[in-house]
Amino acid sequence: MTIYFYKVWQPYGCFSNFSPHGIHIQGTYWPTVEHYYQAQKFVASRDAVIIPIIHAAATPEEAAALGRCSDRQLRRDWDLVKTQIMREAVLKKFLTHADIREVLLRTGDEILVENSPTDSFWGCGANKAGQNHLGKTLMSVREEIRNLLSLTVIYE
Ligand SMILES: Nc1nc(O)c(N)c(N[C@@H]2O[C@H](COP(=O)(O)O)[C@@H](O)[C@H]2O)n1
Repeated sequence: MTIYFYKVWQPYGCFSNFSPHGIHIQGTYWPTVEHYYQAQKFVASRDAVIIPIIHAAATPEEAAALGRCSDRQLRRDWDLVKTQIMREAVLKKFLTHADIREVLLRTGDEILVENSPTDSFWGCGANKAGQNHLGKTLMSVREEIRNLLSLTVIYE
């Protein structure tokens, strides 16, 4: 079976980067993965001044809107680093929050798909044939956490 997720209030909403599960990364607390992800777009860019504004955004929707302003300069290497940046944040999210970690682990080996109607990079897009990089990231993180837990069992 394939598990589709998208909006926070829908089934498996905790898989959304908009879910209210904060993360600490490099000494800074971010209210959601989305806040962190959108802010990283501008590291070392001429518009880095937007980073604290994104950090302080009241909602992930606001953070995403700030990060998607087309008149701002993205970091030059954004397309090269965004997948790794996303994975770092998603891994931290599920290592931090035991309740949603259990939800992720209980999906077994099901395929996870971000059912975004518009995003064919992070989601499946309108035609359902998108790259689904967020779903792939979640499945990779699920596997890594299982591996970490198996090591813990061995050394207990
Ligand atoms: N508009 C919107 N609403 C949601 O609930 C979403 N989960 C998303 N998708 C997330 O947006 C991020 C990609 O943003 P960029 O297109 O790179 O600015 C990523 O976190 C998606 O999961 N969008």
